[in-house]
Amino acid sequence: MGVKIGLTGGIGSGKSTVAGFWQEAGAALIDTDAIARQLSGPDGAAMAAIAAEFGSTMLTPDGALNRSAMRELAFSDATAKQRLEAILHPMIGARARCQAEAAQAAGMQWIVFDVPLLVESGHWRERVDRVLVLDCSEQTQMARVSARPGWTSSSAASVLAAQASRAQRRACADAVIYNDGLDLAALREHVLTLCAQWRRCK
Ligand SMILES: CC(C)(COP(=O)(O)OP(=O)(O)OC[C@H]1O[C@@H](n2cnc3c(N)ncnc32)[C@H](O)[C@@H]1O)[C@@H](O)C(=O)NCCC(=O)NCCS
Ligand SMILES: Nc1ncnc2c1ncn2[C@@H]1O[C@H](COP(=O)(O)OP(=O)(O)OP(=O)(O)O)[C@@H](O)[C@H]1O
Repeated sequence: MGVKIGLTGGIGSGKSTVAGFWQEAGAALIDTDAIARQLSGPDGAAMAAIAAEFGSTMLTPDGALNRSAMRELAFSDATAKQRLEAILHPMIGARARCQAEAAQAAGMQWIVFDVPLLVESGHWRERVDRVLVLDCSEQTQMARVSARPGWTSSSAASVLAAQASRAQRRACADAVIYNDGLDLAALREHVLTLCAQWRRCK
């Protein structure tokens, strides 16, 4: 049985970057944001339900989810966010389970689940053996996210406001990496050191 690690953190905390370092160390990665994007892409398995729930204004011409329009709606209207999550979260959970089973069948010893909402969802904690939280100041999150094309400081702030607090996340952690003021090489060293420690006490 592989060891299952839940990797979480607020928006822009560095989850994808750290997930890449775990892969470099030989872990299988299950990326729930990537699964959500597949489900809501053109011909995505969630698109019929999303179109029925939200109407054609939330679709792009090729039938995918209009992500910037949905981001604006979901992070300004908690009910809309819940309606979207009610469609996507069960499908994300099922696909993540399938991918984990395939990784285990292939003999992977470490499976990393990158789950932004691990703390918020209530279902994920029991599905993983250890939780690694990436923590950083909200100021750093805001700077990283506002720099993305199509994002503003106001859209970044609305996502932060919809997520768990840093203290709530840290309270669920088996390990915390403080990803602020570290360069990428130092962050990588932290991850590889933790990986070696967890291998020793597997
Ligand atoms: C609202 C959507 C369309 C915005 O798409 P966009 O391309 O702008 O952002 P992207 O998907 O890359 O997500 C970026 C980050 O936003 C945050 N985020 C995404 N969904 C949520 C949510 N429901 N609640 C709080 N934060 C969220 C996470 O930190 C995530 O890493 C998209 O995030 C979405 O479909 N969300 C619902 C699915 C979900 O809950 N995904 C999280 C995986 S568990
Ligand atoms: N220690 C670091 N040094 C320099 N840049 C960093 C560091 N950590 C993260 N970054 C950069 O910050 C940005 C956000 O990181 P990343 O995409 O890994 O975060 P995330 O938590 O996966 O974001 P999201 O919640 O949107 O999925 C990226 O451009 C990444 O290269």
